[in-house]
Amino acid sequence: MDIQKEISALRQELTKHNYNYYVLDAPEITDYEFDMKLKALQKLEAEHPEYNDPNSPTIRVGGMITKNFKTIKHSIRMYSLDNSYSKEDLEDWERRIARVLGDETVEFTCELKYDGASISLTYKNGILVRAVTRGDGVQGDEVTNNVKTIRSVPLKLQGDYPDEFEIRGEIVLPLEGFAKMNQERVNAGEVPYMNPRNTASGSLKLQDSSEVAKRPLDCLLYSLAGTNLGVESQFEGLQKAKEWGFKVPQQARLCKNTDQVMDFINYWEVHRHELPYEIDGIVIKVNSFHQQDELGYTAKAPRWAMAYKFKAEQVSTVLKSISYQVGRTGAVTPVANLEPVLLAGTTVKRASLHNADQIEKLDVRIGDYVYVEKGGEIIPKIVGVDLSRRSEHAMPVEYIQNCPECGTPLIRNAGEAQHYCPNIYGCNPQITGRIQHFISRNAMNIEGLGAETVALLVKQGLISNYADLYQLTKEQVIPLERMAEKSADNLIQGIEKSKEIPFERVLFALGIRYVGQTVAKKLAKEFKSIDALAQATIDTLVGVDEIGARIAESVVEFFDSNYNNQIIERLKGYGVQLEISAEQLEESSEILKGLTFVVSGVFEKVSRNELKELIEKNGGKVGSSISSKTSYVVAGDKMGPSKKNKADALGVKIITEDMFLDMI
Ligand SMILES: NC(=O)c1ccc[n+]([C@@H]2O[C@H](COP(=O)([O-])OP(=O)(O)OC[C@H]3O[C@@H](n4cnc5c(N)ncnc54)[C@H](O)[C@@H]3O)[C@@H](O)[C@H]2O)c1
Ligand SMILES: [Zn+2]
Repeated sequence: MDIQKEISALRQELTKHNYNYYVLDAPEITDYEFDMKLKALQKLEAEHPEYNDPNSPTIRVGGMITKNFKTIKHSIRMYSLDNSYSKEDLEDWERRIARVLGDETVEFTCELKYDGASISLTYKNGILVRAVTRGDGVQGDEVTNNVKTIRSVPLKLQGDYPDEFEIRGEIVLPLEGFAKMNQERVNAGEVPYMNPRNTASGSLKLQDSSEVAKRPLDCLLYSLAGTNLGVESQFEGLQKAKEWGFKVPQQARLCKNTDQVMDFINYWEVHRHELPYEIDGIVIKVNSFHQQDELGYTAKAPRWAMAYKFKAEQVSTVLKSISYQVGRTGAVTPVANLEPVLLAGTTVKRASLHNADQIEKLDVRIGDYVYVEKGGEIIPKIVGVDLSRRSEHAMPVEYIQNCPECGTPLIRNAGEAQHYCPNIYGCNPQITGRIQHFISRNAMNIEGLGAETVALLVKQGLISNYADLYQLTKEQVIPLERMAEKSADNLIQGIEKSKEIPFERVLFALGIRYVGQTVAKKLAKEFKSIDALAQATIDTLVGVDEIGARIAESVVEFFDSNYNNQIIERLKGYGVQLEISAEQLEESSEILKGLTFVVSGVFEKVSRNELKELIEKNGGKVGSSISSKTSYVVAGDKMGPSKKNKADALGVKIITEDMFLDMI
């Protein structure tokens, strides 16, 4: 192909991937593939300077601003980092440094490269005033309200901090919190998130900060920016930032030479899986600020820093077969059975294939050598096929047409990736799964009854839906495997006690597709009883804040079923809470119905969160930023002047904490 065409095709392709990655948070290729394409473009551009373009993805920081937030120009530019993948790359870099610095001794700070979304925080007189995303490096999105919900971001500093400065870091989603979020999604019958990085970055861009507050985000800081900071080096900067109250991971090391740098890299390449969050490499920085100044920047990255990127750990192994699992909502998930192989310290036998589209996209075939990678997910995934080792007899996978458990023909709704078994009440894993969900901790939390016992009870024909639980007798369960007098007692008592579980959790326990804990709470509050909810039409449901068509349809469908209505009648008969209790009703009111409040500043009598709860309990809505739709701003101490100006400009009334408390 003609070189100029090749260059422009690569640029276009990379720009598209940047958009998928930074704006949509949904990359279509791996980071390694992206980096290799970028390197290929760099090489072509170096060989053909006649085609240079200042907008090339090799020259510009890849991110973009969105239109959803206020755009802020960075007072000090935010750069990307150059990448290296080998010791040789690093040695090249050191030679380039030596060419500028001569025979000065150079020390390096080695840090972990946190895999999340970059952020710049501005502090004035020790108070957080602004948080801005990197965007395209020159300007970013102002996401201060969202960042303020992250507990590790200090709103107020301690110690001898400079009057005004910026600090840069990475917003990450630690693995444990990520797994929990995904578990909740799976519980609600939703598709789990891909990986922690994209989810962290997506969370920052949510419009509703109260949603962001629910996500277990963390902010790890790695560099100071500004003048007259009273700091001479990167390493000292990290120490200081820690003293001022920032979360600065303690792994950073000051290294005197390349060998020490390589030791640090080699150590973390192995031990990275012991960290509570994901890292995708190591960042090596020239330590002295003076030397950093001398080295300067390219258009895209500092010359004094280098990322050493770990390759995502990947192994190749044989795909032996595909089995299909049926979940409690009837969703079918294909799972790859692999020739066991060691990956990131654990033996992998199974990998996720997500759905029929994914199988088709990868074109995996039984007997293929496949590449397996461990991302943030609970089980590893297949990312590609080694075509050079494919047998000529390998045939494309034919996706199953019938449920592997009950034989019913599968269905697939338009626009959905997953196949479903529609035999809701006769398909064993669906029956068992629904009851297991019903008894689980966040639902009815039935003590003395576990998932295995449920499976056993179903198998023995003692129960076939959750209402049946309330008719179980001790005599029926004692003969079960591993049951004794005492455990049988506990089980029956646990079931009895679950009759006290409040309505909102019962609603979640029913296992209506797409009705997770948050939605169940919303619906319970809005409709107050199962009877009212059962009467609701799609229109009424969609009229409720945050309830979309997908949820509404699912709720209506649930109550359309005679089977479900019979079960609910039975639950009522057993005394399960199917409406909001009198006490809960008493605490709440509708006084603030139709009003939207923005809460800002620090309060005396109640915490900011309590204040928000009070607003919601009394029928009001909490908004994240002041707009023409805001009815009142409840202002505490230290409300920012910009908020005040905005409220004044829009004619939004500002009230104090006391005035608000009087209102309710
Ligand atoms: N898969 C895709 O489609 C796709 C598309 C675009 C970009 N990407 C990936 O993103 C990379 C480019 O992203 P980038 O420009 O953000 O660069 P980068 O992620 O490679 O490195 C720069 C970033 O590292 C972060 N960082 C983490 N820890 C740090 C520390 N201790 N010190 C300094 N910085 C630290 C900073 O936020 C900084 O902005 C590519 O190399 C590619 O891997 C992938
Ligand atoms: Zn089935």
